[in-house]
Amino acid sequence: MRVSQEDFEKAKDQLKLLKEDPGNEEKLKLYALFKQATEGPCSSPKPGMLDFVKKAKWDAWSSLGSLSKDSARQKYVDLVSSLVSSESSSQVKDTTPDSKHGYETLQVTTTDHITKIMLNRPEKKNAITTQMYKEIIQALEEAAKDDSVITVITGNGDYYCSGNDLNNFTNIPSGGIEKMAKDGAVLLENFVKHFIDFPKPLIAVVNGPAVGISVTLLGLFDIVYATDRATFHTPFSELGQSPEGCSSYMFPKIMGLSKANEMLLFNKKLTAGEAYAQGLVTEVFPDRTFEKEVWIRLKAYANLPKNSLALSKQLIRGVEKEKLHAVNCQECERLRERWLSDECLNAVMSFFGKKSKL
Ligand SMILES: CCCCCCC/C=C/C(=O)SCCNC(=O)CCNC(=O)[C@H](O)C(C)(C)COP(=O)(O)OP(=O)(O)OC[C@H]1O[C@@H](n2cnc3c(N)ncnc32)[C@H](O)[C@@H]1OP(=O)(O)O
Repeated sequence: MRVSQEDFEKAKDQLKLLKEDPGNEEKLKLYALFKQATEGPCSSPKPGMLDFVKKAKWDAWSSLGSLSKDSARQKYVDLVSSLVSSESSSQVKDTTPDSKHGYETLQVTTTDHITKIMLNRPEKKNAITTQMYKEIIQALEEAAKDDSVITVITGNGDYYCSGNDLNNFTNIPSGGIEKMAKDGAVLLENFVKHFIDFPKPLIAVVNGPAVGISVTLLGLFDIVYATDRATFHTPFSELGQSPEGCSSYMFPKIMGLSKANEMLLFNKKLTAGEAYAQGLVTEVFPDRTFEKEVWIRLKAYANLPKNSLALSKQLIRGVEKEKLHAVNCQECERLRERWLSDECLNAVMSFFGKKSKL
């Protein structure tokens, strides 16, 4: 079927709407077909060797030989249509989150220059198992190297995270409880180290209540957005434990000593509004619009220049890094001892025995 002049004109207009440059090879083909369709075979003199652009165009047009105007028009329309459809299918692909495989306790995706690490044990309130600590470490290592501009940690379901999974203390290895405590301290120190050293802006999207280590780590994030449904609870004394995640240093620095003491010594649970007033949370959003508002904001941030953001973050955090590593080391050493204490063992047994809720 012969292609009409109207189809040809339409193809010309569609070409102008292409968002991506189709590349020189395709542009030369389009140029040649257009000239052939409108003027017929090339009869102009060959440009000089040094006039590269004109020569490339002349070569492309001449290569069509005696192709008829009708056939050139048809080929032009077909080429434009294939460029348009390949662009729209690649745009559909771009908006589909690139879900990373191999994680059992997390859902990790990268889209719109944002790597999102979602804690994914909603039925257990996203309590962090040994495996989840290891997977978060791996996800942070990958996010540090990928193309994303910012990295977000959030939770699936109604909780952000209920802290350390207390079952981590019930699976006693063959080396006994001392070995469990030693391995736990090594894992925890490495886990927290990955937050201290994370090279890109790290953002917490606190979608619900947060407990224990998921709260203490917030001092190592660059921004913390919370729903007004979120609460912040660090029940360390009740559990016979002591603070971690560098909170023994960062919390007094962020909120002042006495407010930090209320949380870290006396288990005071903060509302989102209180956490904002004390500087732990950057901004609180109504739960109804939380996801929408936060992600619009984050997508805009992720369009900022990647290297500039990373270097600025590293400048801001770099000053304190050595101190933070030392604090992390001390906190883990103290916890290793605590995990062997009756105070701690009784608290864990009480959680599982009586199913007592904090
Ligand atoms: C190996 C390295 C170790 C590093 C350790 C680092 C130090 C970290 C310290 C901390 O994080 S301390 C804080 C520890 N967390 C807690 O003490 C919270 C315990 N959980 C609760 O108090 C309650 O579950 C809740 C979070 C207040 C929610 O209560 P709710 O009534 O709404 O739901 P539940 O029915 O209790 O929970 C549903 C389901 O999830 C299980 N679960 C929740 N949190 C934990 C947890 N932290 N550990 C283990 N399991 C948890 C809960 O048992 C329920 O399970 P099922 O009964 O349905 O099987």
